[in-house]
Amino acid sequence: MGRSTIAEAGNEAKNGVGSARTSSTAWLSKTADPLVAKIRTRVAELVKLPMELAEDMQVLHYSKNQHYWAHHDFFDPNIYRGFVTSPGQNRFITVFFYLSDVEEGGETVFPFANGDDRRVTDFADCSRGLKVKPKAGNAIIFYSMLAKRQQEICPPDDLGCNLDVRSLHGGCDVIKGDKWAANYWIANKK
Ligand SMILES: O=C(O)CCC(=O)C(=O)O
Ligand SMILES: [Fe+2]
Repeated sequence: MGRSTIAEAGNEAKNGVGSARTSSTAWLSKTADPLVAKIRTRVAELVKLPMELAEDMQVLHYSKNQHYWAHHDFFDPNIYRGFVTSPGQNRFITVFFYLSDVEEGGETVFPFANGDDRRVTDFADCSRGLKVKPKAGNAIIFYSMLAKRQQEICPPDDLGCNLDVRSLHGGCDVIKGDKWAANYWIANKK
């Protein structure tokens, strides 16, 4: 596994290492193992989108004190221009698998869930919103973009208008034990 990366701002698609995300990553392509191919079929049925829109499966490991502070899975086209391949294209759905239980900490937090509309100023804050406790075998799915009807009212020159800023989420510090997880990031279009 290698250090997990985060997008760097700018016109070119570049990834970097930062203290906001301290886990390790391994990428599993669809030919990595017959099991991956099976999982891809199940995920395609779940999200009702072809897996050609998905990035490779990312396996994640967090040990004690490791985290991924609150972020969006979409790329704000005004900041991460190089990561957006066509107008209106972005990461749409995240399917997140918990591969282990975690003794303490390691929850996935959604600060704006449960109707909490207060501004988020501290991206390391894991005390508000909805917290999902890791449980081996469970999966969650969440959307980073708005529903189609809301997207259609976006002016063509506003490339960020179809994004759901309330999809903000993070992986809280692991306090005790290890966290193993995996994800698929699936785009709305090519
Ligand atoms: O580790 C977590 O609980 C969240 C990870 C995450 O934000 C992601 O995979 O996009
Ligand atoms: Fe994320």
